[in-house]
Amino acid sequence: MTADSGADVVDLGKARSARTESADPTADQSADRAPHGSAGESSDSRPDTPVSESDDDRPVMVDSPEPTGPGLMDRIRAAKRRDVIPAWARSKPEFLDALGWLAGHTGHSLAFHAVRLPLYAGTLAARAPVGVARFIGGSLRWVADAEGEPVRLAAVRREDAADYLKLSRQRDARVRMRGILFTLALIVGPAAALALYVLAPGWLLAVAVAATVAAFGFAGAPADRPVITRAVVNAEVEKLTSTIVERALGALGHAEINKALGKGGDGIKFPAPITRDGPGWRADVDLPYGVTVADILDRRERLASGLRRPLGCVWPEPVPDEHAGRMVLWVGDKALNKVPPAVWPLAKNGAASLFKPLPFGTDQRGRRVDVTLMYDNLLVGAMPGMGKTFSLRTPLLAAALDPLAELLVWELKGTGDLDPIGKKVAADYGSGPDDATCAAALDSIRYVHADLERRAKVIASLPKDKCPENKVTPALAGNRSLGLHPLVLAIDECQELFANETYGKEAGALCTAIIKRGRALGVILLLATQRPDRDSLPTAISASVGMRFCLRVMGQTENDMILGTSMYKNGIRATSFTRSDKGIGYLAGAADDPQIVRTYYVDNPAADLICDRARQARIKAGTLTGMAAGQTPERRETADTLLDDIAAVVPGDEPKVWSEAVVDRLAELRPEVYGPWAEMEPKAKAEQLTTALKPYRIRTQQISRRIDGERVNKRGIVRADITTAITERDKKRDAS
Ligand SMILES: Nc1ncnc2c1ncn2[C@@H]1O[C@H](COP(=O)(O)OP(=O)(O)OP(=O)(O)O)[C@@H](O)[C@H]1O
Repeated sequence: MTADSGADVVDLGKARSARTESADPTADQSADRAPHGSAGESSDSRPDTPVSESDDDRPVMVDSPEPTGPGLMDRIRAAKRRDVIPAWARSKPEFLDALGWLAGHTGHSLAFHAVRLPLYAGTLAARAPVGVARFIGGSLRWVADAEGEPVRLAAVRREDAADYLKLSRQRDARVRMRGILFTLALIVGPAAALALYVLAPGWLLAVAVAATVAAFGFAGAPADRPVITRAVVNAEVEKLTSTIVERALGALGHAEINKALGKGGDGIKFPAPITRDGPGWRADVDLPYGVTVADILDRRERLASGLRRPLGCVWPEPVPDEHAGRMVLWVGDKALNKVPPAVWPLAKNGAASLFKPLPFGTDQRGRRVDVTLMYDNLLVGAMPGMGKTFSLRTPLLAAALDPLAELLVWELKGTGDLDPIGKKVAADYGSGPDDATCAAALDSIRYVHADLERRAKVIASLPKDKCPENKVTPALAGNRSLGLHPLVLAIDECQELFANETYGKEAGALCTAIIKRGRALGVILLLATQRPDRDSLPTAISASVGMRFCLRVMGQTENDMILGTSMYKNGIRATSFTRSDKGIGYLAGAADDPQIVRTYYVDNPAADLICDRARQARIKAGTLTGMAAGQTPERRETADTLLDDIAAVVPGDEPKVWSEAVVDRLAELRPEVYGPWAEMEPKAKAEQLTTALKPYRIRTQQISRRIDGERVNKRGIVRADITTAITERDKKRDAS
């Protein structure tokens, strides 16, 4: 081949062998060591590209020798600014809280000492004679310049005449001067005392005597027994330092951390100074490469031991915006579960609006955490006895204090934990795990589901300027004629309903629909469960809830079922709470990142008083309805008409029909009753009919049909079973 461009055509085979024979072996080695993607490698992979010697031999530098990265301006811009005024001073409630605490502290100290004043007076009087003796002795020593005595004696011992003479002269001058002052004091003092005794008013005399006695009393006090004792004893909390954090991390037994802390390791990095943050210390830590915050959470107990603090004081947290190794370690002065729970801000007075943030609890630093219930739903989950009902009670009480909100409350444990709200404020209420309560709860859910339709139609019919975002606004909710007021459906121990053989499926399907569509329509669903598994909490519900609060749970599945998928993996672990962490949980969905919250403690007697207030507000606003107003809610008895309805939709010439077809026909006949059944999956439809027919002892069976030449088997009913059951029922009715 001829090359007319002036370049050479290289025979690669020859060029390679020439290179192997090169006199400079290091060049080859470095080419071999060239990182992946170097020119050496690419020339091999593109055999027909002409390569120059230099291209082939020299590895590409992946790390530039020039310092690269953000310039000064970029670094300044990217720097995180620390608060000019600390967060507690900017937040009104926290500031008031701090002021209140200071006032309380001062008041306590004053009261403490005021009570002890007689004791102090007695002690001072008793010690005053010793004080007088010490005063006289001290004065005489001063006049005689006793403090210079040892130096003069030393001069005598050294037989240093010059020094001794100097010191003696100085002493003589001093003694003369002090003697005059002392004599003057001896004349003026008693004279002044006599004048005071004769001329001064009684109170001045008393003050003077008290002051003198007190002064002599203090002077006469032994050094180890002060007169005034301390009103408060400061709990000594060790300051958190980087050394302590490193010591604790080193005690976790994690290989990577130990490597980093060992000889030649990179150590642990602290991207920000360790500071005071609320009633505790905050350390921002960059864990060694490859170590994640989840690794530390797994060893929280060991970390607490390494820090020498109770477990409830130690709160390592991931920082979602940062890399997986950035940890914020907050170490409280007191264990979170030992700090008395804060008082619910609405406990004594105040009204609420579901459109505004409502107080739900406090974080580890004692800062208030709010939740906005409107346009959202809440799921609470935990092991039994960890504070689920308490967590549900506060949002419900807040809803009760919004006179516009209609409350439907179902407490399926049966202990009457929500009695005050249910009986005094709620439009519909039931308590108990029995079938009758579950049926009534389902009826309530059906009512809410049906109301969704009505609300959607009302919103669709409104002019755009009144409802620009096609959702309920505070103004629309306040317009009573529209019926778009907030509707709150709360179910405590909802697993009792969802796992109920007869009502569970329908309740699950309806609640899923309510969660999905209710948000914009002003419907709020609050659920609490102690069994967050697939059977007790439909996955569609756990996947669609906006706000989640997870108290202590046992494992990853429950954790993720309540807080959301991958939360456990990301270090949000409610499994790390202990038995005594009652009311403490992870709240996800209320702010950008999940946070640890301790709920307010409002027990039943306190709730009772709050509900009295809520009831009065409702009576005044004319919004007390349903059960609380003494009306018995209408329960729709689906069961009574089911057989007749089936007989009506299955004509006599159809001896056997598939269940899903029956459900579709039933929904056409009575959409308000069977509509939700028809919205289910085909298989669930059939199961729903099977369950509904169980109380009549009618069983569904496999029915085979030929469709497009193929045999298809599905569950269905035999019409004769229905008619027989109707005949028997009618006979019984006639007999009775
Ligand atoms: N915020 C809180 N602070 C302190 N203690 C709390 C708090 N919340 C709940 N508790 C305590 O936890 C106990 C259990 O609370 P609660 O009845 O709400 O639990 P639960 O999870 O609903 O129980 P169960 O599963 O049996 O229904 C209460 O008796 C209460 O003393």
